[in-house]
Amino acid sequence: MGDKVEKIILKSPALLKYIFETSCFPREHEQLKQLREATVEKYQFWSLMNVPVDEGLLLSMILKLMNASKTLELGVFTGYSLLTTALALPHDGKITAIDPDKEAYEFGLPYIQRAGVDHKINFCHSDALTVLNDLIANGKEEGSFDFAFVDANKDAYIKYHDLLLKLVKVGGIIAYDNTLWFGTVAEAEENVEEFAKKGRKHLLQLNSFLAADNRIELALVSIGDGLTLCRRLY
Ligand SMILES: C[S@@+](CC[C@H](N)C(=O)[O-])C[C@H]1O[C@@H](n2cnc3c(N)ncnc32)[C@H](O)[C@@H]1O
Repeated sequence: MGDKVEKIILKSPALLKYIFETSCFPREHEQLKQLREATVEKYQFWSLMNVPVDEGLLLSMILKLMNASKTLELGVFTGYSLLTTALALPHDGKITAIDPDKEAYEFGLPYIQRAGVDHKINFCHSDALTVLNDLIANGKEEGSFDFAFVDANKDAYIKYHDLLLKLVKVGGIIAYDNTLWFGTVAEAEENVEEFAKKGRKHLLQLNSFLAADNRIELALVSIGDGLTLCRRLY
C-alpha cells in the first residue's frame, strides 16, 4: 500500500516542493530534522505517522501566539509533534504526553534530550482515555490546559473530544490531526482503498460532529493530512 498512500493533502508536487524547500526545511530545528530522518530509516513506511514539517511549523506558531505553557499530546510515536511542542513552550512549560507505545517514544527521546527540552515532558505509558479520565477524576486539572494535540487512534476522537473540553481552558485549543484522511473523506466509499475505509468512516463522523458542536469555534486547515482546530467557547 505504501506507494499509493500520499499523506499530504496538497496534490501539486511542484508547489509542495517549493513550499518545503523555501519555507520549511530551512526553518526546521536541527533535532527535529535528525529525528525525522532517523524515523524514516527505522520505521520506513510508518514514518509517515510523524506530522510533516509544514504542519510542525504551524503548530509551533499557534502555541507561541497563544502563549501556551501547559499542553496534552495524545499519540506520541517517535515524537515529532511532541518535540515541536516542547521547543515552542517556555522553559517551565509542561506537556502530558500519552502513548501505549513506549518503544517508539524512547527511540525519539535522545533527540528531545539533545534539544534540551525533555524536562517539559511527562510521558504516560498508557491509553489516552485512561489518562484523560484520571486527570478529570483527580479534580485539579479541569480547565487547566492551554492546548491539546490529538494524533492517536481515530476511533476514539469523539470520546476524547468531550473529555478534552473539560480539561482545556475556555479559549484553549484542541487540534485534531488527519481529519482529511488522505483526502478520502471527499471520495465515494467504493473508490477508497480497503485499508483507508475504517479511518475514513471515523473521520467523517468526527468532522460532522465537530461542525455541529456549538461549544467550539472551528477551523479545518488543509495542511498535512488535515488539521482541525477547535477553540473552546465556554
Ligand atoms: C500518528 S502516530 C503519532 C505521531 C506523532 N504525533 C508524531 O508527530 O510523531 C499515532 C500514535 O497513536 C498511538 N496510539 C494508538 N492508540 C492510542 C491510544 N489509545 N491512546 C494514546 N495513543 C494511542 C500509537 O501508538 C501511535 O504512536
